[in-house]
Amino acid sequence: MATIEAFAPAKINLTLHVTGRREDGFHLLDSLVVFADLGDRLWLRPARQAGLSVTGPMAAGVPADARNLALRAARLIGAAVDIRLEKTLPAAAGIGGGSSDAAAVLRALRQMGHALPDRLEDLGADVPVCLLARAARMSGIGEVVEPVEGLPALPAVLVNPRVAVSTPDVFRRLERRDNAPMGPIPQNGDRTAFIDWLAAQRNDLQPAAESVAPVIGGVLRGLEAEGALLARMSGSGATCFGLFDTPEAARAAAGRLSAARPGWWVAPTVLNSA
Ligand SMILES: C[C@@](CO)(OP(=O)(O)O)[C@H](O)COP(=O)(O)OP(=O)(O)OC[C@H]1O[C@@H](n2ccc(N)nc2=O)[C@H](O)[C@@H]1O
Ligand SMILES: Nc1ncnc2c1ncn2[C@@H]1O[C@H](COP(=O)(O)OP(=O)(O)O)[C@@H](O)[C@H]1O
Repeated sequence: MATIEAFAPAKINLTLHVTGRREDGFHLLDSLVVFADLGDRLWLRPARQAGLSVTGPMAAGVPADARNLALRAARLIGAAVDIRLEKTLPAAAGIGGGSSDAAAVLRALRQMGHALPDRLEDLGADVPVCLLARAARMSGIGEVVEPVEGLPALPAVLVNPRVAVSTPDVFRRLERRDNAPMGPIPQNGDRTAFIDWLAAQRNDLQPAAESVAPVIGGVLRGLEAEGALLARMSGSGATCFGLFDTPEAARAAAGRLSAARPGWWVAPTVLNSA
């Protein structure tokens, strides 16, 4: 059988409300998740046993062994495939790189005729939403995923200051775990009204992540100084997104930010463009 190519888009939590904690320590979330038009690429081909190689500009430090979520996804299903993963998304960055890679493998394997198991969150709380890879409201600990229609496409700039942030560390540092859920999501496609609504929502992990990586505050201020209509952190950080009026405005701001901060990963994109 021929090689199958798969795309693993960056996941962005436009909002991330922490509404409680389960007895096992996992947190209850209420999050509006969208996907970017940039991400990792994977190629899968049948082999005698499951295997993985990792290449690309963001490959350094990403495990290529049984810890890698792409390989774990193939092994979970018992699929003998050789996977080539080209990393372009920074790891441990709050944009679900590993989860999106795992989900892309699952989608490719489904296309190859494999059945997927019911419980996917064992691979990671973000895997169910990444399997859908479309705008969705995510709740529970990540296992409840409801598609959301009628959101506008959002020109954006993603910025990661190249500081890895550990997700469990951030959850451990939370001061409050019983915050209010999101309000009703406006779904009439009006960008201005939607961004106004977003501004009234939160990422409850942001203060805890800033205590791990204070540079996040500088990233948010940098995006605002470049004209972002709204700047916020995604997931457990440290990647932040800034929303702009047009793709041209996003590209221009990204150019200025990367010139000013050559050490940062800066990427213009359109969120929710699918
Ligand atoms: C915070 C979020 C928001 O979308 O994104 P990222 O920052 O990872 O991108 C996710 O919930 C992360 O999902 P994922 O990265 O798959 O997390 P997992 O591997 O399942 O969990 C890593 C650790 O985070 C904590 N965790 C994760 C999810 C959750 N609902 N409650 C938690 O308390 C637990 O300590 C867990 O051991
Ligand atoms: N395919 C993968 N890509 C990136 N990191 C991975 C992958 N598989 C496992 N990991 C491990 O998962 C950790 C979290 O990475 P990632 O999923 O990118 O972050 P986040 O959960 O913040 O979105 C990394 O530090 C890395 O060791």
